[in-house]
Amino acid sequence: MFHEFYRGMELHPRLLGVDVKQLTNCRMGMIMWQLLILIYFGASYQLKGFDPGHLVNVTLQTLYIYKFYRWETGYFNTLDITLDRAGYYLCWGCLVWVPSLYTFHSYFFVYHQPQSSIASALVIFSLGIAMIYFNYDVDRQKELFSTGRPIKMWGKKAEGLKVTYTTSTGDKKTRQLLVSGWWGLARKINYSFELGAALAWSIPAGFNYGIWPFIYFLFLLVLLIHRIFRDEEKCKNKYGNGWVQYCKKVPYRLIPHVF
Ligand SMILES: NC(=O)C1=CN([C@@H]2O[C@H](COP(=O)(O)OP(=O)(O)OC[C@H]3O[C@@H](n4cnc5c(N)ncnc54)[C@H](OP(=O)(O)O)[C@@H]3O)[C@@H](O)[C@H]2O)C=CC1
Ligand SMILES: CC(C)=CCC[C@@H](C)[C@H]1CC[C@H]2C3=CC=C4C[C@@H](O)CC[C@]4(C)[C@H]3CC[C@]12C
Repeated sequence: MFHEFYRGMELHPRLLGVDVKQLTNCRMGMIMWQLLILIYFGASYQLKGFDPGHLVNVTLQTLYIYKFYRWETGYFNTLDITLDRAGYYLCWGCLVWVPSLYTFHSYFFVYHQPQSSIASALVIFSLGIAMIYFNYDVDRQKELFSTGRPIKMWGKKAEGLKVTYTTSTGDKKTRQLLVSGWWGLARKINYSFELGAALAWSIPAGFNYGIWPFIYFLFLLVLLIHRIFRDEEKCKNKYGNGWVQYCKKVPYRLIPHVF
């Protein structure tokens, strides 16, 4: 009973015709994230005046949230929607955890001065934009490939590995796992860029404040590493030997030749 309350019962519940997970995850959590960082930026400006590091922090997150909404249909194929049920964990996570922890570095800057000069803020900003764009592009390549249309990636015809699986109704199906473009470099390279983006908007803090401004980055590191193994288990169960062949073809998870 407690477990059902905590993890949820239904995968796609609707209340008064509204998709509950879309409301909590995509609307309330993400919009509160955006509003709070703007409020913290305004408060910091009133208290301490303009700071380039804080501006980089807020602008990168705003671009990231914009990217999220451009890719929102892709979010509906993720573990949160296809595997996790709408229980306390997911609802509390999106309504409380996202607005508080995901914005914590921006809140921190209201009372603590970021330690970056205009020049270093510009360098961090450029790296952050690259990380957000690459993260978007990885997810975009997978979405494009899933349409089944013949497409090119990095100038070459996109390549897939044929795998088979059995649906919940017992039907045998075949599909392709993408093994070219970003997806030929590492199996979760989107997570590497996700972490890079989180680091970019935290790093204007400098290293004098200990781990506080990096709390979100550290949380994300743990969340994503745990998620890699959850996703691998899901895919191994779904595709069996096909998944083993895929892992041989693309052996690294986050960083080619490292992990
Ligand atoms: N900031 C945050 O808190 C978090 C952000 N994210 C971001 O959300 C985005 C989505 O992440 P997430 O859903 O976790 O992970 P992925 O986008 O990697 O999706 C995983 C699923 O994609 C399918 N898949 C895996 N490999 C391939 C392949 N080679 N070709 C085709 N399909 C494949 C599998 O599903 P199937 O085979 O069933 O189709 C697998 O379960 C990422 O950008 C990530 O960085 C994610 C988690 C937390
Ligand atoms: C321990 C604890 C409270 C965990 C948090 C659970 C959830 C709130 C998060 C789990 C996965 C998170 C997300 C996945 C993918 C996303 C896409 C990204 O572009 C924006 C953020 C997010 C929607 C993110 C939101 C929080 C989670 C659902």
